[in-house]
Amino acid sequence: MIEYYDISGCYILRPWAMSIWEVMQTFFDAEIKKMKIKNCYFPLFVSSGVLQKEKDHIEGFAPEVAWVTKSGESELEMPIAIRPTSETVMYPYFSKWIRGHRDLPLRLNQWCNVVRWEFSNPTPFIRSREFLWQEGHTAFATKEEADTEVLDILELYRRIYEEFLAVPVIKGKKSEHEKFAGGLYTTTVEAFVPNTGRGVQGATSHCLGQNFAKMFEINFENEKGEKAMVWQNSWAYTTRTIGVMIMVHGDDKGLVLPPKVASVQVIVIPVPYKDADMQGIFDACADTVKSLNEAGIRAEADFRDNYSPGWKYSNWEMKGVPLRIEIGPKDFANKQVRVVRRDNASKSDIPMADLVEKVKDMLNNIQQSLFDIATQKRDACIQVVHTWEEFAEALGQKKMILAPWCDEEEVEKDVKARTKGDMGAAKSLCTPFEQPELPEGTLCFASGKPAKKWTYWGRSY
Ligand SMILES: O=C1CCCN[C@@H]1CCCn1cnc2cc(F)c(Cl)cc2c1=O
Ligand SMILES: [Mg+2]
Repeated sequence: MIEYYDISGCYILRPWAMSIWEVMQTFFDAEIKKMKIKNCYFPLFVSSGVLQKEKDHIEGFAPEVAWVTKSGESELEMPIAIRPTSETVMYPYFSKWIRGHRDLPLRLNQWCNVVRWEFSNPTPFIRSREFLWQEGHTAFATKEEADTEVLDILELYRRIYEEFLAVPVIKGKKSEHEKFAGGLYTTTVEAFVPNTGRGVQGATSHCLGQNFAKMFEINFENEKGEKAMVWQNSWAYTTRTIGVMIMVHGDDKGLVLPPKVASVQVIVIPVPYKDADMQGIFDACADTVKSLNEAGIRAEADFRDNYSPGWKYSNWEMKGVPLRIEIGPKDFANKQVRVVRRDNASKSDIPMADLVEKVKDMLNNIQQSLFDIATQKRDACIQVVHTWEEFAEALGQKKMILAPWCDEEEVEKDVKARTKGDMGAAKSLCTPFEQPELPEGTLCFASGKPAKKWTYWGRSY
């Protein structure tokens, strides 16, 4: 999927990974186009003056900004930053383009790369110094329109995870401490990796309020002829999505690809036999691929004559191909094929006549089964607690913890401080939109004060 690169924190995305990104991009791009959101492209470079404009909330990020300081042998007059995100690149032009209410809503998206020169341990897909994402930046006349879009986009992110990557996520709101400091509120889809017991922010959809409108003077004349500031959102998902899918579904034999995102959904392998009619078997493999492709199924045959069938079985299992079809002399004679599922290793013999329908059903079944099993495993990691002792124990058991919280930022900082350690501190992951019953008098697990809400906590990436 990737190749390591000679610059730390940077990875080559090989076709086996890029094809997953493209499937998600095709879906998301079509969906935002239905919402009348338009793609654009802004420059990679940010002048330092403009970048400093957001100084209040980016001071924490300053160490991760990558700068261009030279061209050839000569120093640049002014150093130029490589975009870590594009607010400061875009919003001066939002200010120029938005004059009256007829210019609203302005809804732009760009598919691009961003650079953040992080120093914490680089991990393929999960934490890299350059990554691909889409970043949506929208401006509205009213808060209501912005609030609505935040949730519309969050639903698309849920669909990317649950319908394509077969990964269950929890929709919720980030705490004041964890939200994007420049915004009004941040919503998120939180995934969880049972094997490591860590939560991961899957994608994010922020309402920025009028904070950036004030900073960049993005005003418009409203219908009453008054000058008003716009209400803005920004939202993104990244190539980190691929890393989450790998960790949630992978097993000891390697990748397990959900069929929706598998560039090869079915691999057809001829099983040669010394005196068998090999040409007949090869033709049967080619015909099988052809009829599956004609039905819109992404199938290939592995005719390489320098590898044994056994080697091929392991190779394609490691690459996570959802279905393998074996055609040997007996299968050929009986006009049937042997189908093997990657997710549960189950084998079945299917008459060639029924193959296309059966394969379609099996691929749908694999997609659903991967999601159901991932959901069961994730739910098994959720622990409801009421006291600090229960919280600490659940944390030690690598759980995703649902706890009643007083919603005080100081208390959240205290939880971080009290759980600091070599595994990393616990943090609030999100306050789920779906709130369980909170009986009168329930106390916060960390402060003992009256609890205001149920919130998920845990270690995270
Ligand atoms: O998450 C999104 C959705 C898409 C558009 N952007 C927002 C906020 C991004 C926060 N953020 C995240 N990382 C950053 C890193 C930096 F080096 C600098 Cl200067 C700024 C930031 C920064 O503002
Ligand atoms: Mg960061």
